[in-house]
Amino acid sequence: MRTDQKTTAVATRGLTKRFGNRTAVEALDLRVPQGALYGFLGPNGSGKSTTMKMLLGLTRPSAGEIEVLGQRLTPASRGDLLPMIGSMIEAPPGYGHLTGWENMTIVRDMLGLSDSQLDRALATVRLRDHRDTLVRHYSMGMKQRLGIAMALAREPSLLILDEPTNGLDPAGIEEVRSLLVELAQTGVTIMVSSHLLDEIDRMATVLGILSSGRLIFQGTREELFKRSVPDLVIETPQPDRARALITGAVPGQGGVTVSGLDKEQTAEVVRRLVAADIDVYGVRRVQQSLEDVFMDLTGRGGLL
Ligand SMILES: Nc1ncnc2c1ncn2[C@@H]1O[C@H](COP(=O)(O)OP(=O)(O)OP(=O)(O)O)[C@@H](O)[C@H]1O
Repeated sequence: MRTDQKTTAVATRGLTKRFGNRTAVEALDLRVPQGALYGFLGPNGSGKSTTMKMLLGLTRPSAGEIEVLGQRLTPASRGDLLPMIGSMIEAPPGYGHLTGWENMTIVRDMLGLSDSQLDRALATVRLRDHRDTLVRHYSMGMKQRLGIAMALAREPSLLILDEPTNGLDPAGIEEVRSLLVELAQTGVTIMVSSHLLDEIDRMATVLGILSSGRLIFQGTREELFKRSVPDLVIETPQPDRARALITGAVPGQGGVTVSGLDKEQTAEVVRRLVAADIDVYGVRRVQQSLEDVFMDLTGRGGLL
């Protein structure tokens, strides 16, 4: 595998991780374009953390290749690559008995950074005013932001964040979201995971969806939306009789709803209802939401 560093920040081929005889991640071909805000989605346990750990060299793949920032990730190259990658995996890393600033100095000393780099990172996550507060007095959102600042201080080319909005209230989620959008605009490639589509889909430029360890979709939000099947809504005062005549119809929206019908099938359904003397007040199509598409994909767990 040889990808262009200018266009691809992370690429994997056949990336696989087995724990004993259980396969947690199977044959992933990820492509995270340079400068992308890549939303890595999947239900709990689908393998997001395991994948991110492999990208950071924290867990060894059972099979497959990883290329990060144009270099093959190996135990030997990891030392060169890590200073260019900021990450936050699982819980935010700060020590509660230290202040925000003291936590930042740990990263400074480990990576040989300057105080001004720490200060800039704290300013970016809007924690400068709280730098001297003990982290145990921070809110969950502040802890997450400190974790992001610790990842940012090195001015990374690539930021890998595992569920940075976990445990946050809607305002906290919005804050992290706008922070990531701002960062992406400065040219940092960001890979961010979530199990909730609506936390991520609007900000992400590319989405990768995992289900049971497999990548079942990778592409833009628009491409994902193309997978949606419009529902047909039939308004009728006799939904029970209508359901008996239409396979797959469910009650709702002032009548019944049925999905996946093409034009001819729709015409046939309407003919059948009229022939059975069922009143039809209206027939319309409703686009499936992106959330529905996501649930369909991950719920079914099948490959596209
Ligand atoms: N060290 C390990 N040993 C054995 N099994 C593991 C280990 N780490 C992860 N797994 C299993 O691998 C699968 C994927 O886990 P992973 O944590 O990567 O999923 P996830 O998508 O990040 O979910 P979550 O959001 O819940 O962390 C799970 O079934 C998990 O139980």
